[in-house]
Amino acid sequence: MLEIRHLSYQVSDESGGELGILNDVSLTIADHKFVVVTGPNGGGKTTLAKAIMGLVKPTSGSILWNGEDITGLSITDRARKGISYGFQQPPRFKGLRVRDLLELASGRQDLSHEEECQYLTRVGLCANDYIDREVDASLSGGEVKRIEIATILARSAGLMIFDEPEAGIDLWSFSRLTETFRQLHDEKSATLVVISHQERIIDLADEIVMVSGGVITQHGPKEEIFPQILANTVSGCSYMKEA
Ligand SMILES: Nc1ncnc2c1ncn2[C@@H]1O[C@H](COP(=O)(O)OP(=O)(O)OP(=O)(O)O)[C@@H](O)[C@H]1O
Repeated sequence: MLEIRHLSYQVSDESGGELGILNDVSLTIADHKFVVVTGPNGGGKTTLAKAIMGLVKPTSGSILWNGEDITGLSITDRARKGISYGFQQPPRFKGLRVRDLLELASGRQDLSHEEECQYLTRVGLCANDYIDREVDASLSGGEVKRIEIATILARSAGLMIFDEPEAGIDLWSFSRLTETFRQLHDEKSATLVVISHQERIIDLADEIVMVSGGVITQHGPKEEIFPQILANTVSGCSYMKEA
């Protein structure tokens, strides 16, 4: 279980004051749930995900994973405890091949060609075309994104956090990816937290968390929250109301 208790993250603004990026956020996610975190641009979703992974150090509050307070742990220690995070814009690794990344992620040097190819196929990549490619600037943004998602699958983490996995991914690969998310959820081996604005991903969720202005404005079952989001989107726009 993931428990976030009264988490805040403040930075100094230009005038020397404090700017609250996350403000007293509390959230509990039960094991094996598929939770979609959504909300307007700049609402604080990525910051929340980075705080869970240890990439952002909260100003106050705590994060518990399976009952253990991990707030003070490093990224590496959190990864060892089964938490993994896929960046909105993944880094490239010059000098490393796709095969190397998959082996590093899985922690197994004996990963078979078959297994490596399966991870790539699950994100819509033709394995033989990519397995020996270097993860450098020669790969497109969408390719790097999918390779990173494949490494998260290879890691077999207990908590998988994906930051806008749909970004830059073509329609065909996206269909493959949503099917992979569905399978992961059905397997019930991991808790999935996916930051997304995509209706097809939101549709897979058990629960939706709406983050806006650094706070959680809504959280509940998809069936309850999604119609509210759609209604608010329309009612918040005078043009749409009149139409
Ligand atoms: N270190 C920082 N210093 C100043 N502002 C920051 C810092 N980190 C984040 N922000 C600001 O906090 C807000 C929340 O950022 P965040 O990336 O978490 O939003 P988001 O909900 O993921 O947005 P998007 O949907 O556009 O990806 C943004 O306005 C961002 O500019």
